[in-house]
Amino acid sequence: MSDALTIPVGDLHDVVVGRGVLDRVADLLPDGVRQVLVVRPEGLDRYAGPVADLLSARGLAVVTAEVPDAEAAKDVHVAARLWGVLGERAFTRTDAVVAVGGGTVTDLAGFVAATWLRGVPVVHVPTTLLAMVDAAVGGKTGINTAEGKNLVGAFHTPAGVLCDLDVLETLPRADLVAGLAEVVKGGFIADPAILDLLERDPAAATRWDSPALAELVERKVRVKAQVVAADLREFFLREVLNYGHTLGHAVEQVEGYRRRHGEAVAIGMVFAAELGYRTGHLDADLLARHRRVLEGVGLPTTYSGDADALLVAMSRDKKARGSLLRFVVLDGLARPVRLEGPDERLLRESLAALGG
Ligand SMILES: NC(=O)c1ccc[n+]([C@@H]2O[C@H](COP(=O)([O-])OP(=O)(O)OC[C@H]3O[C@@H](n4cnc5c(N)ncnc54)[C@H](O)[C@@H]3O)[C@@H](O)[C@H]2O)c1
Ligand SMILES: O=C(O)C(=O)C[C@@H](O)[C@H](O)[C@H](O)COP(=O)(O)O
Ligand SMILES: [Zn+2]
Repeated sequence: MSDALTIPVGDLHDVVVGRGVLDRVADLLPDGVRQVLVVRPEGLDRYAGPVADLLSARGLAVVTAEVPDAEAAKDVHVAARLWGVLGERAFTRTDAVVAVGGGTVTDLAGFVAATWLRGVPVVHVPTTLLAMVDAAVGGKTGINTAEGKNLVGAFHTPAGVLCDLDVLETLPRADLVAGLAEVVKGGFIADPAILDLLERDPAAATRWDSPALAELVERKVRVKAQVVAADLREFFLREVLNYGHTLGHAVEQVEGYRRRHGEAVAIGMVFAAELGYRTGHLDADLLARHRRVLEGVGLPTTYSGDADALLVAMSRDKKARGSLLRFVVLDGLARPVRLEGPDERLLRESLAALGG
């Protein structure tokens, strides 16, 4: 990828992907914005600092807010503090929020933008692989509650998303690998060429400056864009993007958010594959391919935890209807289908199959 690429998410918003493109940030803001709140995680000013300077240089009044790192950002008290900053500065509907960070920051800042005055513009500048290929795209925002992950949130389409692949140079390898889980998800649910690329050269996928990683980003963003454009509010198709997340979110919550989201989703995809296999949807080869692709890039595929606690956590999944749990499983490669109300025995067997 040499020049920046613009990938439309239907007519909802664009995703700009390139290298050295951070200086385009002001161009993504709607006309008429005068004040901007830049939201960044604690300890990571390397990108938010220049973004704030670029916006100031365009004559905008910029205030920067630091939020706790990682999942601790997705908390109502943190959101309330940001509402306070917007209130003190009298942000109006023609002012904007700019998130510069990983998926936790884009989820939080997107939620604050969705709720302030019932909606002000937000621009996402994702700085992790995971946020570039998934969290910043498509307008899902949210925070956690004591009862579970992402239980409070809103759909709020960003004004724009700017992915500068060069920022991945400083991303710890474990976070890059975690982001690959959402890329793998895109391969299994919609674009098998992603899996071929990962199998051919898994090492290239974990190098921030490789052409292979750039191609994977582009392919995964296109998968997400296509799904979101068809079903922004998750009435039907968008549920496929939740592949691996029913157990994944439960694992995150039960472990007190000590594990990266992508790692939990990797485990969740193996679980979904086990469920699919045991219900006759997918064959042993496709089940084995899940473990092979994920392990190939260094993602976890085994898990042993408290099955009772996981079942309770899964009962709060947003796809559940009443007491009926609903999962996304594969009916073959790139053929996601819904599995309604599998019985508890099957869930426990599939959990046990994760070994660990
Ligand atoms: N809204 C959605 O559609 C959606 C989709 C997928 C995931 N998510 C959410 O995204 C979150 C996970 O996001 P994540 O994996 O980006 O985690 P994260 O935001 O916690 O970032 C991971 C770590 O990387 C650090 N970091 C970020 N960019 C860096 C850089 N360029 N250099 C060095 N360090 C950097 C962060 O400070 C943090 O410590 C979860 O809360 C998940 O629920 C949301
Ligand atoms: O965009 C979506 O839709 C997704 O499900 C993408 C997931 O990767 C993401 O983790 C999302 O936040 C999960 O959504 P939730 O509705 O289960 O909270
Ligand atoms: Zn996810």
